Amino acid sequence: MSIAIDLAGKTALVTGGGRGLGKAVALAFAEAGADVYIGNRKKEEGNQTVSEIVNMGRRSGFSRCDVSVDADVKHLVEDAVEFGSGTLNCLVNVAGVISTDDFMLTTDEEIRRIFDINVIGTQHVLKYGLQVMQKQGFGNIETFSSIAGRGGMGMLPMYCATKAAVINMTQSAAKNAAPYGIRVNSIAPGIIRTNMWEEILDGMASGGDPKSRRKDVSEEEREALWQDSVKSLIPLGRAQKPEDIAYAAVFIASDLAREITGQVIAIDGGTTMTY
Ligand SMILES: NC(=O)C1=CN([C@@H]2O[C@H](COP(=O)(O)OP(=O)(O)OC[C@H]3O[C@@H](n4cnc5c(N)ncnc54)[C@H](O)[C@@H]3O)[C@@H](O)[C@H]2O)C=CC1
Ligand SMILES: C[C@H](CCC(=O)O)[C@H]1CC[C@H]2[C@@H]3[C@H](O)C[C@@H]4CC(=O)CC[C@]4(C)[C@H]3CC[C@]12C
Repeated sequence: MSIAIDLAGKTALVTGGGRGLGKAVALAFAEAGADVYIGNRKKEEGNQTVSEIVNMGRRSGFSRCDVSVDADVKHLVEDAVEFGSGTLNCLVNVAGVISTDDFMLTTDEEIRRIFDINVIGTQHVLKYGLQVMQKQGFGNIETFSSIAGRGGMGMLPMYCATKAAVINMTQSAAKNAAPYGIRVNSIAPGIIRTNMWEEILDGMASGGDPKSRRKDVSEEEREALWQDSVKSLIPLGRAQKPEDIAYAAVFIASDLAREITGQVIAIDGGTTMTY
């Protein structure tokens, strides 16, 4: 006997599916058999993921969407439901941005930018996803928080605040959704070298003053900062890969996780085991 995850016949919607962790999540859902609809800000990246999924023999589609814009998310969810012939089984909101500004030096404009996307964007996705799933009486939603949302830190203060809000909203949504048979959980990735981490490395090299951001950080300097972060922060001693996060997202969407809701699932090689 063996245990397998089979999402054949299910429809999944992934925001931020054009690159990084969102793309890995979209491909993993397709690998598990699901048809996958992509929402992304950049059309070319979204379409690239779509063609990779189609090449795997699954159905896929794309709508341009800025998650911070209510009407964009409304249309995206409507498009995904139409793509799924009236059903949406899984919704994963991966879209998110970083801010490396220091607490004392950041601007209201920068705070609004990151809250608009990470917090208000998550609320839009939860709201429209739950509307559909409450009507159909089933479904699974996953938000993307971060281990940085588990507590305040000396750097990335506004990012940490947005991810703490994502965790809290996920728990509220899970409470509201449970009577309808809908599960809502948050994936908290650890340290994965995507485009976002290149920004974090720039922030580490520059310090938190947005006025003195360096544009000359060399590859060697980045690599040294990266290796140091991995070595000092991750008990298992290695960075996580996009597929490590994606496979956890697929597991949470599957029936194997049918009793898991309202949880924050850290995939971090042990970084937060003592938080
Ligand atoms: N890479 C890492 O180490 C970690 C990442 N995360 C979270 O995982 C998620 C994905 O991050 P990465 O793949 O690393 O970053 P990334 O920068 O490579 O990808 C972010 C994705 O979000 C999309 N996006 C950004 N703003 C958007 C908007 N307003 N509307 C729609 N899409 C938008 C981008 O187009 C891109 O596809 C983010 O929520 C991030 O906070 C959390 C913890 C660790
Ligand atoms: C950037 C990481 C989060 C990944 C992401 O969401 O994109 C941060 C996760 C763990 C952090 C470090 C850890 O908390 C220890 C130190 C705490 C502190 O006060 C600032 C420096 C830290 C090394 C911190 C740096 C950012 C993380 C790696």
